[in-house]
Amino acid sequence: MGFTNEQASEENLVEEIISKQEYLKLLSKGYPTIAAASTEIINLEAILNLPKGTEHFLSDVHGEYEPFIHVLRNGSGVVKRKIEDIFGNYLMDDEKKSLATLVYYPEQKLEIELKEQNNINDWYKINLHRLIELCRYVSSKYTRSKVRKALPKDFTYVIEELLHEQVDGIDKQQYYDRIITTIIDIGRANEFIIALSKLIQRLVIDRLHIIGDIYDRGPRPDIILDTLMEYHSVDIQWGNHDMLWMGAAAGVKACIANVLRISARYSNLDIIEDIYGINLLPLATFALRYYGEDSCKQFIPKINEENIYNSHEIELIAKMHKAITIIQFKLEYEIIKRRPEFKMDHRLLLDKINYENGTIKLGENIYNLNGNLFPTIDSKDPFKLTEDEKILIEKLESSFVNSEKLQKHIAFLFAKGSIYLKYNSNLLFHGCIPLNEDMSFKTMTINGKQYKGRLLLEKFESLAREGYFYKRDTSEKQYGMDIMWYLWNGAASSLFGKDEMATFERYFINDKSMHKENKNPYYRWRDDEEMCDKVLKEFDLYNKESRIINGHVPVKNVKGESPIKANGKLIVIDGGFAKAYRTQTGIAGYTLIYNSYGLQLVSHEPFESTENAIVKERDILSTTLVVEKKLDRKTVGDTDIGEELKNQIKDLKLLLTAYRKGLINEIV
Ligand SMILES: O=P(O)(O)OC[C@H]1O[C@](O)(COP(=O)(O)O)[C@@H](O)[C@@H]1O
Ligand SMILES: [Mn+2]
Repeated sequence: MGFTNEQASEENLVEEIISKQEYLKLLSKGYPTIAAASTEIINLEAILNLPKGTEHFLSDVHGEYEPFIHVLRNGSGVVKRKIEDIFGNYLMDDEKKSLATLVYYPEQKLEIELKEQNNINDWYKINLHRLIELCRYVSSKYTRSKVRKALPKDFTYVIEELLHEQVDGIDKQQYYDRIITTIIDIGRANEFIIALSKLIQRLVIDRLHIIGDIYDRGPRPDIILDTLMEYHSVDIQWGNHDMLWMGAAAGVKACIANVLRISARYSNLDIIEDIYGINLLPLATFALRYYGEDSCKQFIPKINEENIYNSHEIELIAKMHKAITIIQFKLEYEIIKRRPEFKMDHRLLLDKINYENGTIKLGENIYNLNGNLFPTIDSKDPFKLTEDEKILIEKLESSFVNSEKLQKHIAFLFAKGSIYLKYNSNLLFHGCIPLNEDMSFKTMTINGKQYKGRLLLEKFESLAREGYFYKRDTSEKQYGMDIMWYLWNGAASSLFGKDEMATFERYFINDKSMHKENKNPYYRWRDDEEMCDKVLKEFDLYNKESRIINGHVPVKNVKGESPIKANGKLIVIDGGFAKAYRTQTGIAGYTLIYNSYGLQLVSHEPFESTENAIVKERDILSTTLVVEKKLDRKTVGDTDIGEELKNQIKDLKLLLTAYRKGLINEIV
């Protein structure tokens, strides 16, 4: 006689319980009774059905801390939209603007109102009511427990009470009013308003993804990092500029020289000195000593509105800029020679210069250099560092490695960052997956072994970690450090995605055709769905809705380029936070928003200043484009966390059966 289906599945269950017995016993410590396990199953099931939390994606913020912080505070326009949803019909535009400013900058806005309002208590009352209503609206899609965790300790109880109180009966309305009046009476309104505003800011962004390039060009990457370090939920996909700074912090001299070169180029040396505490006097004295007579015209820094320099300072920066650039080329030689696998010999150019004529021979052609002053180069041994250069770079290395603040920021980039990330079925990385012309994955030989596709990226990541974390003077650390520099500018680097970085040509040869850097074939294939599917598959993403999300290459909006590629399978969100790139993009940055209704791409107009945002209540104008709208709202059950919860539910159900069958005893 055979088993019925029911009997068979019972048997399977028992077998499963027995095979997982040790684990289930452990689990029973957290859920010691049938009642406790049942309650948790019910809770988890409920969470699965809540709408999915909102993800915001930003990239290429390049030190532009003001617009960056503003879009975090205004949720890339979401806060305003929520205000419109609730108060659309019964607040005037000015009032809505004021409320929005209060949410974004509560401390500063309060200061202004305290001076201007005749009846501040009335103002408090009205605004507290509005904030609570807004707060209730933005928190409605989360569980109480999640909201509770986001609440400031001082006000946990009161805010919970106000958020969840059903204000239908008269008694309750009175109770609710009473709480608000008491807050005002006991002089806690300011703190309460600040707490509510920050809670709103926090609830509109459930998860923040930064697709790389926090560093370079803009004025204060350090403020961006400090902000991210305090942020409730964030991950970072390293950009080539981030990797450059990570290499510098690890002590890679060629990276240090590059970091200083770019900081000089964009008049940002003060953050190196004032924020990271790296003494630049040695570089300044060196530059004056060797380049004192040279006007260093090609090295005049790009002017940064925040740092107004006088002509003497500009001259000095130009000299420092040139001095460190030459040192960079010499240091790069050492790595290129040490690592033939990097195949970067073609980037060795100092030995192609005719120092008498001021020309350079590249291939069959001879080009004029725009200057012929190379006081530290010995034409017979052009890559050799002079004694003074050696001493200088040693000093700089020690300053970078010992800068506490820099090390803190870089350790954070390692802790929260990676070379790529799979998140809710999307694939996030800064630059590209290196490809050949025929769409096959580009191979790189590392330590004699060949890597490509996902394995190449993973190898890069583990080597970069070794470069930073391994003990000094080990060959593993040295290789890792060299790879960090390679990731900045190597042809198979997924962060860089170009065949070479034409830095020498861009400074010394006027012929623009020589400045061209060729992008990896990946960028030609970006509009091709087949390529996207191939890449997604390489990363085990088979979901029809999976997408690739990239930064790195500014989207030329002005020329009509769309950030949405391959029918929406690939989205590029480098929209030009960096001022230097805005003429190309025509906008001032994108935020991609992925909420329960689908995907939206928000493009931002330039941000005037934080001051105007507060005093004149000027918000960033943002335009929203719906990339994809879902018919069914996405729930937590559809996300990665949902998958984990489902597994937990399965185990809890097993535990429940084990209790019922007496295979495990309840702890009562
Ligand atoms: O605009 P700049 O400062 O000259 O920088 C140009 C250099 O930056 C790079 O584009 C790399 O930076 P991005 O990652 O921001 O593109 C190089 O390929 C290029 O040589
Ligand atoms: Mn980049």
